[in-house]
Amino acid sequence: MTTPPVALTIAGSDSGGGAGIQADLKTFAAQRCFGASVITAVTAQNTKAVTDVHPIPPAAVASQLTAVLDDLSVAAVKTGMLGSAEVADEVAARARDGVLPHLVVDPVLISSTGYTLGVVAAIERLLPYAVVATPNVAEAATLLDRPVTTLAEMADAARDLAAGGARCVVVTGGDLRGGEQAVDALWLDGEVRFLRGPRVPTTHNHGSGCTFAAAIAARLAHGEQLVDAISQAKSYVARALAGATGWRIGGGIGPLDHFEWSPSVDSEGDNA
Ligand SMILES: Nc1ncnc2c1ncn2[C@@H]1O[C@H](COP(=O)(O)OP(=O)(O)O)[C@@H](O)[C@H]1O
Ligand SMILES: Cc1ncc(COP(=O)(O)OP(=O)(O)O)c(N)n1
Repeated sequence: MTTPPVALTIAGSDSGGGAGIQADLKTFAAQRCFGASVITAVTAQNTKAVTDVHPIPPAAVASQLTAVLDDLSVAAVKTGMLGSAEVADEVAARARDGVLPHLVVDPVLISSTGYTLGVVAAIERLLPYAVVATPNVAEAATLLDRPVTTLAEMADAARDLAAGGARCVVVTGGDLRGGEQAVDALWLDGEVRFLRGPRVPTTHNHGSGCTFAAAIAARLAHGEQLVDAISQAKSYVARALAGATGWRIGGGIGPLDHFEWSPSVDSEGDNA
């Protein structure tokens, strides 16, 4: 077998296994990448709540980065929960040095269970180096300090966030419930386009944003073109959501079927 590409996640640990580092490493493996990890925080978390957060000191984030980058040939990088501007500074310094290729920035600010995991100042430090940034509607609204609740507002938000330096911005619409479709607004090269897919009828979407960004990084690590990588990552998330509709893991918002273990499911999420 040929050597798989290495993808690196810089993110927080989710003890419940659904989001953060755990979702990223599962996604990398599912996409046939060898996953490396730099941990920025340890969260005590399950499908119902985040109950504790222990930030990793910036110097320890820096030494993890050095250990990975000194030895492994990293092909793409995804950032998730950074926790503080000081940690973001450590990551931005490596990005400035040009050693974080294909940088995908998931601007994690608040968990779906309502806990604050990140700060705007940290995201702003990394956006200039991102090839893609993937805020959800709530994160886009916080970063821009204005409502983002319609497709037109998502498109405008993607454009305005790209002014912060990211080459491409995808504002994800998973949390805009109600329609038949899950729609994301993608800004690239001065144009917006909407990515549409069937909406999987599920409330078990813990870690969908982490999974989406990690899948983009993995596909970029394999050399896929940017828009193809984003489209394929969106399809993968939909399949992973559909596969877990029958799962009962935890009593709250359950995780995704990263390895597509469930028998083939149709686009409505029903097992075939
Ligand atoms: N129910 C769903 N059906 C299909 N795709 C979804 C669904 N929910 C989210 N997605 C997709 O998952 C990706 C992550 O989006 P989102 O859920 O908005 O992220 P976050 O977890 O950060 O809120 C996007 O491509 C979005 O369109
Ligand atoms: C440690 C950690 N990192 C990120 C998140 C947020 O994950 P996300 O994919 O946005 O999923 P939800 O939590 O919004 O479902 C997290 N919860 N924990």
